[in-house]
Amino acid sequence: MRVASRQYSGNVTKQMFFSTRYIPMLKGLDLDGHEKVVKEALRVVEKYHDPIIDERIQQWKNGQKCDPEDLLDVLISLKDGKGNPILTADEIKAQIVKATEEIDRVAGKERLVEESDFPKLNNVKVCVREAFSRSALGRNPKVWEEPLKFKPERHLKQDGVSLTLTEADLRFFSFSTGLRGCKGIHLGSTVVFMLFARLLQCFSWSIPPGNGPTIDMTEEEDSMFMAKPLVAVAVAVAKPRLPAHVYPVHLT
Ligand code: HEM
Repeated sequence: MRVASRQYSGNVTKQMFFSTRYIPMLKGLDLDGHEKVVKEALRVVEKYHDPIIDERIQQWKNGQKCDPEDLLDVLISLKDGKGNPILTADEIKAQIVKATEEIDRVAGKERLVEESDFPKLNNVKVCVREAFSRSALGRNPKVWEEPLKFKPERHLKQDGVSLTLTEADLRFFSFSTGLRGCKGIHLGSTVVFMLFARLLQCFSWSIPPGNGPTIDMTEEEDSMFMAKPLVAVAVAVAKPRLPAHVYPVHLT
């Protein structure tokens, strides 16, 4: 699972398997050389990221840190209703390099993410899809392996990630299906992807002061809303991460 969680965009994966798609028995030979390239890229990323993440986890453990200041702190401090950490160290490492790094690589910091970027933002899409795995089917262990774990990589496929938030084999269906199913699947999916991508691209997020060191993810008993809703206070919580001229409105 750890290895799978470090697999990167569907495009890379697609190339890796191109020549072996028709002759699967050649897979281990890595004839295209793509597997070697990807492994080396991962090795470099891990070399720089892992020590920083390990050190920060340690700081939280020994009490040197108790106030989340950035996304890494937030991921480390996420706890379930019983106070147990939601993400393991490896899961944090896999998350931290994914969506935001991908946006910076694809769109850069001098312009906002655009719809034409979506085919290259597979890690952003898988995070949204994972968040859309609703109750019942979306949390059924017969349908999803470890359904209660946040594992966006489960949506990565060899041929990329769907541009909509639907599942062909109906393993979750947020838009309903059939005759009375949603008519706005593409628009709805696009708006959700865009909102999430720009929130990640434009701001570094942290927990509002006064909320305590962790985000309580417990749900309300009779709905899927958070029992203690998370209030995003723009100035204190969202720190701009792009040059001022990129934002369409003046940020005060
Ligand atoms: C993330 C965004 C959206 C979600 C999760 C969503 C979800 C749904 C669901 C679950 C239904 C079925 C309701 C039922 O069974 O009674 C539905 C129906 C519908 N949706 Fe959406 N929707 C979204 C966005 C949109 C957008 C952007 C449009 C149009 C621009 C749209 C147009 C419709 C229409 C017209 C129906 C009724 C279809 C019918 O009864 O024939 N939806 N939507």
